[in-house]
Amino acid sequence: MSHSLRIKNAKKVFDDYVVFNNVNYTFESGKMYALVGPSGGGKTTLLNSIGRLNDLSAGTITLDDKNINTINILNYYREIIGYLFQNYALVDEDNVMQNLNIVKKYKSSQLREHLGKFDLADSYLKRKIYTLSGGEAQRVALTRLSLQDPLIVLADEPTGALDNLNRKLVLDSLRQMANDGKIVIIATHDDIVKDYVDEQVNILDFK
Ligand SMILES: Nc1ncnc2c1ncn2[C@@H]1O[C@H](COP(=O)(O)OP(=O)(O)OP(=O)(O)O)[C@@H](O)[C@H]1O
Repeated sequence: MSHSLRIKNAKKVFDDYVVFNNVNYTFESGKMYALVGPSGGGKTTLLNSIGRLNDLSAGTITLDDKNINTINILNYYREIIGYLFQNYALVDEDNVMQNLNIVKKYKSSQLREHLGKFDLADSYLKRKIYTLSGGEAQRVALTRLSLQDPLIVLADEPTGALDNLNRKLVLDSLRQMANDGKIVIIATHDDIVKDYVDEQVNILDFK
């Protein structure tokens, strides 16, 4: 089933500073998008409006014509939205298994299968996050995303702290998620991302 995420007349103001105005754009499933523009331009803010981490000042965001604010928030985070961050958003003091299986709903065979997709051996399950390299940590975050299997993936500078090999692995994985039918939106300064995406959306076009 295909899905569309539609931003209509979206505006965001902090105090009296207009971050963006009149954003009108439709994201489609099966496609990968780069959200580009200058530092401070509002990429993270727009991503977080889609992720319901902040509210729009005006306008609406709909998923298949349903206002996202009317969707049960737990379902929204369980089934619809998956995040990938530059700083991984893992719990450092916990091991990989604990990070992947917070509510203990996956079998260990599932954990191993998904880890393998990101070149991580079973032995990583017992490793504390603080012992991992940045590339390994981001691959654990990708494993978590793959287990979650959301409709929409929001990635905020996911390659910002990575070497070339891991950048490629992360972008190949996100490309695969789009090919599998997800909507993938990447806020980024990384020029290489444009080689992977279907569309580039420049936040400056909405100033
Ligand atoms: N909670 C907040 N309160 C006030 N201003 C904010 C808040 N969050 C963001 N801003 C401001 O909104 C503007 C847009 O920030 P945002 O982080 O969305 O930009 P960005 O395009 O993602 O930048 P970068 O590429 O540097 O990550 C910035 O000027 C920022 O200072």
